[in-house]
Amino acid sequence: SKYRIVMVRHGESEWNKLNLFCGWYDSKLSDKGKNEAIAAGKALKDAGYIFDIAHTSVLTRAHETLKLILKEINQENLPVQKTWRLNERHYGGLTGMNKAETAAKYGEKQVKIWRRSFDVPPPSMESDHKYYDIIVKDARYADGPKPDEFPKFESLKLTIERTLPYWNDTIIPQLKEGKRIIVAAHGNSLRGIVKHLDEMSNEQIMELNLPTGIPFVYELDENFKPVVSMKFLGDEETVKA
Ligand SMILES: O=C1c2ccccc2C(=O)c2c1cc(NS(=O)(=O)c1ccccc1O)c(O)c2O
Repeated sequence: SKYRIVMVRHGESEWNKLNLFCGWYDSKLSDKGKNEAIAAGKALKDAGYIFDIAHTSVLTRAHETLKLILKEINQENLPVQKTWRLNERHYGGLTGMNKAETAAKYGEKQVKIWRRSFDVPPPSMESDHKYYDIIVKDARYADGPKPDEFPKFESLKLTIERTLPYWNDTIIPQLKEGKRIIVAAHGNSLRGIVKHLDEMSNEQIMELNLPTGIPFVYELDENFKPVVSMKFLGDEETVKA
């Protein structure tokens, strides 16, 4: 095939472990998440992957995943481009809530609607929200989004709509230049890329839960259509799990 790209969902974070909506809150990797990233690096090293550039979000859990992978493949000084467009979906006012709190506050019926909706957003994160300042005032967003465009919530639809411009305007041109690329990002931003590449329906992409810390490869033809879709790398039992 003409082009190849590797993508990986970051390993488990501390808030994933606590089953809290994380979104744009900057939760770190748990120890398990770090080990997942190291295993991902070993799988890439065993398969002989070498990269020219990496793309990741502005969130630490993705950076840590990438750093551990690059250490394993001895490419610790690889150029890395960070962008808010690869961030996880923004869960708005649900950020930091767990299952019980969410159901208690909004009811099981509403939770069920949110779980299976492509374009129904969670409640907005207002300025009185516990995590509003730590997210909105973070210097990492100096390069965007602009204050008047800063999301306070995202549906999966909105997440995909702000991720795809980065794929089309930044990643595709680099593939055309022959760059060997790895993307370390999040479940929902990677869903946006995968949905686009495999032309999946809204329902299909909502059924896809990408595993954490297992790299997957897309091989694309000259029109960037997949010749090989979502080929997972890693030892048998990890991939099978
Ligand atoms: O409430 C939501 C939700 C609300 C607003 C936007 C998106 C989602 C969403 O995507 C979602 C939800 C709950 C659960 N499961 S859960 O109800 O067991 C749950 C709730 C809270 C925290 C973690 C949990 O595992 C999911 O698996 C989801 O994918």
